[in-house]
Amino acid sequence: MGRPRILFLDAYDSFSNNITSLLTTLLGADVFVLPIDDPLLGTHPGGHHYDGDDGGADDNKDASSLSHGERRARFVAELKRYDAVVCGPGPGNPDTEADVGLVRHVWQLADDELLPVFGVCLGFQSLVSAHGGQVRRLRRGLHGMVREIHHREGGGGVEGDVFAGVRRFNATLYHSLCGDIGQDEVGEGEWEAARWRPSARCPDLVPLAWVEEEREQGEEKERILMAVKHRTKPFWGVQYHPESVCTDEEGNKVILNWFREAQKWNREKGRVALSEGHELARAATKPSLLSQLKLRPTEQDAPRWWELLETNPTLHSLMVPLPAGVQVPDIVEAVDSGCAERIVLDSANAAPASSRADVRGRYSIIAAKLDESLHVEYHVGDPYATIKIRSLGGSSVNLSEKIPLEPSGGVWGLLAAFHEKRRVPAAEPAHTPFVGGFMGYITYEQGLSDIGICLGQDRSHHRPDVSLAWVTKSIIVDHLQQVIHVQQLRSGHLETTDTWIDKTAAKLRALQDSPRRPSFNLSAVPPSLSTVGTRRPSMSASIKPPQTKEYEAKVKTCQEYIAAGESYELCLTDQTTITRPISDVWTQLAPANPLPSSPRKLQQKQRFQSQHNGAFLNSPISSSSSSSSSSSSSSSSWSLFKRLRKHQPAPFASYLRLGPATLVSASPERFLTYDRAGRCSMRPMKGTVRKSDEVATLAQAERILHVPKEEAENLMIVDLVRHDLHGVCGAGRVTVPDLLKVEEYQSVFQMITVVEGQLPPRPDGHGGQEETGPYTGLDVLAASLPPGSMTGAPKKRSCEILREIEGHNERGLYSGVVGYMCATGRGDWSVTIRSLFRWDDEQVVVNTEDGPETHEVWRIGAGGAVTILSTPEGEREEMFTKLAGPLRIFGEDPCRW
Ligand SMILES: C=C(O[C@@H]1C=C(C(=O)O)C=C[C@H]1O)C(=O)O
Ligand SMILES: NC(=O)CC[C@H](N)C(=O)O
Repeated sequence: MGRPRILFLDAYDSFSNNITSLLTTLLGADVFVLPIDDPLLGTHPGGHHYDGDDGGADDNKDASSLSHGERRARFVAELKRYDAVVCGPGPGNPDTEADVGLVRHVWQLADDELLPVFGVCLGFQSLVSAHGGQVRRLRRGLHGMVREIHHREGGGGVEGDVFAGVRRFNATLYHSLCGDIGQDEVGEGEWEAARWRPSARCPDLVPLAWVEEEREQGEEKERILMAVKHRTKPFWGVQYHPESVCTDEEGNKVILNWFREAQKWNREKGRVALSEGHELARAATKPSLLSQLKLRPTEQDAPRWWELLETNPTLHSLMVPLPAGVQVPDIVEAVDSGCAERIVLDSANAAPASSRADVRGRYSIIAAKLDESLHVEYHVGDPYATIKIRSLGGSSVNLSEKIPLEPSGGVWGLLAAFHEKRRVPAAEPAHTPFVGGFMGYITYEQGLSDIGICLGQDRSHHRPDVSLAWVTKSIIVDHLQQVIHVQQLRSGHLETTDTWIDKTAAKLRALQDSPRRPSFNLSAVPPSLSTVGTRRPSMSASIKPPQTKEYEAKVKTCQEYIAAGESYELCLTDQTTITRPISDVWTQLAPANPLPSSPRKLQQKQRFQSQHNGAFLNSPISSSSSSSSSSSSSSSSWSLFKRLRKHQPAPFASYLRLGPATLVSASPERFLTYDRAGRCSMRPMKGTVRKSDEVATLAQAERILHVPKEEAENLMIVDLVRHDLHGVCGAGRVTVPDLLKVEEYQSVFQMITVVEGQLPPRPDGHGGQEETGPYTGLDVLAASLPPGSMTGAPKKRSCEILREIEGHNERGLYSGVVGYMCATGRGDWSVTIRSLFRWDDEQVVVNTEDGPETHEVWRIGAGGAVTILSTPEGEREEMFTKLAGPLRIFGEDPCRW
């Protein structure tokens, strides 16, 4: 007998892959996934999870022309291929057609079409609703809450009771709605016996488990239905989440019992799953980016110019001691070649004396000679990516080419192929985490597009959402060993006379002897600032923070969505803008974008103008404008960075000046790291407490953070991140080595969890232990953006809701990621938070005493996870706490406002 086959109907939950993993490992089954709105069935065209990942049903693209009957027939034919169906959890309400889609058809199958079904959460609620029950709101939603599930341990002699022989266990709940079969009409005296009997309202449903939830003092407990079975049909369902990391293993027995019952039912009915015929569902694990590319016809005969550059690299490097007292910015300044672009990934809190922080970076990574680097840029919605290079072999070339993208892999496919061609083989020893490779940023909006959210036609700009440079010259500071590595990747087939390594090493050695000014004098007065902008603007900045009342109202709106079952947790954010005179010489030379043209864009523009009391600029800014024109002036973005790293030393600090974007970041949060053997690790952070006299020690912070509200917030993201990793690593390849750990940072304590995954080995065994492939870290990155800690769960619906609440304002670099993907296959990405960024083309003209003056606009995003237990005041305060770090470099503390 072959492995059993299970069909999972995916309602777009962020826990789906955890369920398919559990079913695969526990039952030894092959699990296939069909979205509830599968376009191949024409139910809801355009809502498919993965572009072009269509399970091979190419002859079915015209599904929208199918009649209702034909679609149903096609679904029923598909069901014949499986031993059982699992209807998954998800956002929304089972009584809303679009939220459950295909699941509804399952309960209406004719007797000769029946097959065993297991509903989880939304799937369970749909089962209850289809059999006379009502689905109503809980008195208060329970998300990420762990409760003991009450059932009759002996099974009570009920046939098909999948809880028989299972000890009491704890399980995680993620729901706002619940099944109402009339339980509230039963008096206290009868409850004990009546709760296990079908109710008058739902005579076909046998209750199998309950949770009785203590509510407010004096209130009766809330009777929450946790599991049912159908009296005669092979339908079962549970309200809790069997797949959550906090559900006890004992709960697995329920799944095992269900499957035994399912197989028994199939045997008794003589039902055997068909092994041939058409298959609509896809495998539970995503195909790798590279494998999708290999299916394509080979490239054109003549390679393009960029296909020849930097391929077959070998690593050359030199090590010099890190001179005492030399800081990362000193090194950057010493080797600066006057290039307008700069990328520094800075373990700013590496120095032992810099803080008591738990998490320190070990390495800082500096990209050098970026004008000689190939750049890959992509703007969401474009059918192409751009590859460009400014200079080659010391001469300016300004080559640029638009590369059409394949629908299957999109920009990720291009990046994977680009990387593969330039991969450093495992045989090359790497003494540093990065020997060269991609460095750059990815925006939040790229992540939205990756999860199938359409940004619409009205983006008023053409800024890159993916901006990565292929760095071949780099400087690595090893803060632990106190050494600097100067490294260069040289294309294998090119003879080179490049002496960059030697020259750079000489400059670094010279640092030893040169007298150094402190890289930033903390006591220096920061540029003055006024919140109303009435002071001489050339000297001041004006800031526009979120309005307290508006923010609190948005928190309440989030909670309304959560109470309605649309989301379990929403990471609400807002942006503070800081406008100030243009400070960087390269910005002054950069042409701004032309004026937006469509009426909608004009409206956006006017809104922005009125906010800033100025006018958009549509021409290059003259370099004679007010402020200093030196990149090292006290107000340049680089000096902002130096100030921030001093005030807020963070393990994932970074400075990026790449294309039209500038980022100054003090991020404490790792998003994703992976090594060349395909071990991936993510570190979602949820639960923040500000350091104060009352909360000064780890023990005090633990007391505040180890409470149900904070733990639930974290747990939800942990399960979400497990789902993201399972989707690429596959069943049984994800673990949680550190759960709900409180760590100390410069000005806050944060609760984090470590989630690890292992990419599948190369099927043909090529390349030895060290290589992964065809999966690489890029597959994981592509499958897990935007970072779950910045969205909430379930990710897709939550992001859609947040876009509405946040007024369709783009988050841009904030909530995206910054990091690298080394040519060896290693990678490390941080979540872009506690940071400020700006776009060159976002400028306003401010009227000053001396006439109009052009200002640049910096943005600081800040926010936090809203749950049903949040208070508007608490969330507002958390947002201001996070805003405080970056804003303080302008001399302001929002916590004192
Ligand atoms: C939203 C932010 O931070 C995120 C939200 C956190 C929380 O809700 O506790 C913690 C870290 C980040 O993942 C931010 O810094 O702006
Ligand atoms: N996890 C779920 O499936 C949740 C179901 C439903 N949206 C609720 O909130 O109750």
